Order: sequence, then C-alpha cells, then structure tokens
Amino acid sequence: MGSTEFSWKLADHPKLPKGKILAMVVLDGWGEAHANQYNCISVADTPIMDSLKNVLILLFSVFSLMFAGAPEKWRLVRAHGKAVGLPTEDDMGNSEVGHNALGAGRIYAQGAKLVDFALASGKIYDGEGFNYIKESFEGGTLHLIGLLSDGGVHSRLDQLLLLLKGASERGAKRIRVHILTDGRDVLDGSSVGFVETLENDLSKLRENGVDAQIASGGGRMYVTMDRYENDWEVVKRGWDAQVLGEAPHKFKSALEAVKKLREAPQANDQYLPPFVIVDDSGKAVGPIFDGDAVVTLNFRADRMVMAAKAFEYEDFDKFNRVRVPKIRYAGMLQYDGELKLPSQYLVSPPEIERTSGEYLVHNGVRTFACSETVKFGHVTFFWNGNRSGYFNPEMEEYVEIPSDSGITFNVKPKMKALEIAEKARDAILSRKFEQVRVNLPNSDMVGHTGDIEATVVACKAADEAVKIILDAIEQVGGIYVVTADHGNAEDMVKRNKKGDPALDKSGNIQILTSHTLEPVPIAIGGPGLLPGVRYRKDVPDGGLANVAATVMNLHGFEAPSDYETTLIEVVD
Ligand SMILES: O=C(O)[C@@H](CO)OP(=O)(O)O
Ligand SMILES: [Mn+2]
Ligand SMILES: [Mn+2]
Repeated sequence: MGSTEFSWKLADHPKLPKGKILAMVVLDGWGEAHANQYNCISVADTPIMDSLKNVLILLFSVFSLMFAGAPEKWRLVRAHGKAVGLPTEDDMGNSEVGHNALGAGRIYAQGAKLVDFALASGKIYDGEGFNYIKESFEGGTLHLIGLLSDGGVHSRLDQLLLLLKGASERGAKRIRVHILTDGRDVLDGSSVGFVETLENDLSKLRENGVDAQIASGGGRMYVTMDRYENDWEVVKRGWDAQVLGEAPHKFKSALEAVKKLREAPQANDQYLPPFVIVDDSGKAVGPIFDGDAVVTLNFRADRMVMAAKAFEYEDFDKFNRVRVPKIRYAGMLQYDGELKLPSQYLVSPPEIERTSGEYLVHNGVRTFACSETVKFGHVTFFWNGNRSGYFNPEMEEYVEIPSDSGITFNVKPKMKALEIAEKARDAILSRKFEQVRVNLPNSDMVGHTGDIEATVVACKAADEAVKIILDAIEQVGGIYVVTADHGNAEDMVKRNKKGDPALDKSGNIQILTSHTLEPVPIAIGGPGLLPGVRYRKDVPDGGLANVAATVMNLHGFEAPSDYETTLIEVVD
C-alpha cells in the first residue's frame, strides 16, 4: 500500500447499517469440547451460552425444513496453532495471540515463531540487542531470567538452551540462570524435569570451561511474572532473589530446591516460594552486580513489563530496590512498543498495525472496553496490537475493575464478572458507544488453578454476566458477538492419544491447568442484526483473525482488503 494513497476511511458495507450498538464479549478460556465430567463448561449451568448454540441450531433445523439456507448464527473458530501465528499446530492458544488476532484481523508471526527464526538463522546474534549485552561478557556475568517450561505461551526451554549455547560460543564466560517454574502452561510437577534438562546443559557448558549455573528461582505466579500492576510484591520477590541474592529459602542446587519446596502441603509449581542457590559458605551464587548483563527470556509481554520497568527505569517507586546495579539489560522482545520498553531487545516483536480498533475509531465508532485488572490489558493492549493507551480519548473509554490480589482465583471463582457486566450494561444503555467490548476472565483464571469444582462455579458466573450484557443489547436494539480467545475450562484433564484421561505412574488422572487446542464458539445475534445475516459456508477453517472483519461489517463497514475474510454474508 503506497503511503500517499493510504486512508483510514472504511468503505460502507453495501447492506449492513451503521450506528447499531454492538457488544463484543470475549469469554477467556472457553473452548468447545464434548460433554464429560472434566468439561467444566458442560457440567456448569450455562443456560445463556447453551441457548446461543442450541436454540439457534434448533431454529435453524426447524427453519431449514421451511426455508433452505436459513441463517446460522453459532459456529466454531480456530484459536490455536498457525491460525493465531504460533509455530505449530501443537501450540495451544493463549490470550496474547488470541486477542491480537481478534483485534488485528490478520495473522502475524508471533513472538514464539520470531524467536525460533532468529535463533535458527543466527540473526539473533547479529542484532543490536545481543551486541549490546555482549559488551558485558568480558568482565561481567550474563543473567538469564524467565519461565522454565516448554509451554510456548511465554517462553520455551529449547530457546533458552539454544541461547545459552550461542552466548557461550560468543564469549559469555560466566552465566547465571534465574528460573521461574510454570505448572500453568504445562503439568504441575513438570518443573523437576525442566530443571534436570537445564542442569544437564549447564554441566556441559561447565565442561567447556564456562562458569554456568542456576542462581535463583520461584513460581511464576508468586515471583516476577505479575501483570498489569496487579501486585508489585510479586516483582519485588523476584528482584530480591535475582538481584540482591536474598530469599527465604536457600539451597545448594535448584533440583533440590524445587523437589523440597514441592513437598510442602498445597505446594505447586505456579506458586513456589522464591529461593536462591548458595555455595558451600552459604553465599548466593548469582546476585546481579554492576557491569553484568541481564536478559529476560520471555517473548510474551504482559507478564514481563513490570520486571522490565524495575530493571530499566532510573526513577522507580513501586518498591524499594535497595541496590540498583548498572547493568546492560535486554528483553527477548520489546514488550511495549509505545513505552519502548525495554529499549534493548534481542528480537523485534511483530509489527501489528492498522488494528480494527484504530480503524473503527477513525470511522466514528465510539468504543468502550472493560475487564478486571488481570485481563484488562487483553481487551485494550493486546486487542490494539500491543499498544497501550487510547487512539482517540474523545472516542474511547477503557475501564479497569480492580482484581482481587494475593489469592488464587478458585477461592473467589466469580471474580469480578458481575461488576464487568454491569459496567458493560451501563455503557450500552448510555448509548454513548457503538462498541462495548469486555473480557470475562473466569473460565480461564479459575481453570488455571486446576480446581474443577471452582471452575464450574466460574463458568456459571461468566454465563450470568453474558446474560446481563445480552439483556442490555436487547433493550437498545443492538447486536452481540460472543466468542472466546482460546480453550481452557472445557478440558481439565491430560489426555492420551485416544482422547481418554492419561494416568500417571500411580494410576491417577493428571489435572490440566493449561489452555487447550480446542476451537472456540462465536455467536452473533440481537435485535439489531439484520435477519439475512448468516455465517458463510465457505470459510470452514475460519479462526479468530476472521472476527475483526466480521465485526467491522456489523458496524456497517467493509473491512480493509488485507484483513482475513469476514465470517458472515447477508442474504436478501
Ligand atoms: O496466565 C497467563 O499468563 C496465560 C497462561 O500462561 O494465560 P492467558 O494467555 O489466558 O493470559
Ligand atoms: Mn486468555
Ligand atoms: Mn489463561
């Protein structure tokens, strides 16, 4: 597209009217799978979501007897793997890539894939970011901090191992790894195996004369990886262990640390307390000092922004850093393009531009977006292509409802669903906005705890919230689009190739805390939807990236030509 010809003006849709109020509801972690006892969505009482699927399908079958080709308003879309820019079809979906696709309407190669390319081609070592940290290799230590897992949502172990090898071949003589155990994108307890794999590679480096070892650790939900400023204490615990070398638990080896800390009642990988590794004299082996280099390994932004601020900002008042070493810091990616944070990074992030939110604002669609803290950035930052802030504050209002902090969400599985729905309802009834967009976090956040009973309660709460929003849409003669960003609560057990629960060595089922590979539903409806609108039959492989064009159509516009095609057509 020649820059001189570019225009934000969208063409009018030939048939669909403008000015309808549209509710865009994203149920976080709500996939579609067959009904069984581990499908919390099917077990839960969810009359509204059921009605969007069943009544309409029933209607369709009734109508289809009378009018062939009657509209169909519920379908599934792909939410994992290549459909959302991930490296392989074995990659489960996640919020970042899901909301990016929903908002941007195109499929971008995402962080996981970009890092894979950069490592495979070796280009990562030619970039400005690597050359910047490399200057510390002679006199300082290289610290690598990140999620130790092969989940592929925030980071990948194989990428860490390649980077360790690549950095040591390029002069890093002293390396310290600060691990964050997962158990959220992978099975709980898998931390032990990941530490063994890492230790194995570190011992090979030591054989080659590199002083390389694990220096500290802790569970991802308790140490370092908070997001959207929900709880700075989490980041502080990481700072204390990684930078200051101070933690309540001290061990001689990371393997011992992880095994011992997991023995405590209720302990799990996600919430392991912080620990440091000490030498024989009891001294921490890897605090961060002046002249060192630090790389945060995660490619995904949301849970690294806060730590990046602590490492990068001179002025910082979120917690007392005590000692602020003069380091060379780089992120695996740049985590926030607006804040240019961090200023140095090893791999350039996907350049997501011209998102549907920006187009719609330029075309007069006033927008309201809301969620609670733990998902607030999903419907704003991720939705807008990893961009913070408003496109036009006069046209947009973003409302964040404070999340509970310091608890696991199985304790309060209803979370703030009701409050989010009420805010959305008020925004709809105010008639001040043409798009009211929310994320309802329950099925995902509670699903990640692995607590099946609580997840059932969570799904019901999300369904009740949908009802409040759809009732408001009914009152204003609007349109709704209800979808999800990826699966989670619809399958809470690890399965074997046949699809049956996979048993561990002791014959127990293994609870799945992670997202899934399942497709997600998308339902359209409401009194403002023209009766002739129906899903096209020629987009059978449609994915989340097809939703943006669909929504633009429902606002009365054609989507830009490079957007993934719309899911709907209008029959007379
Ligand atoms: O909690 C998170 O960070 C991820 C899982 O790692 O979940 P989501 O993608 O739904 O935000
Ligand atoms: Mn999500
Ligand atoms: Mn999740």
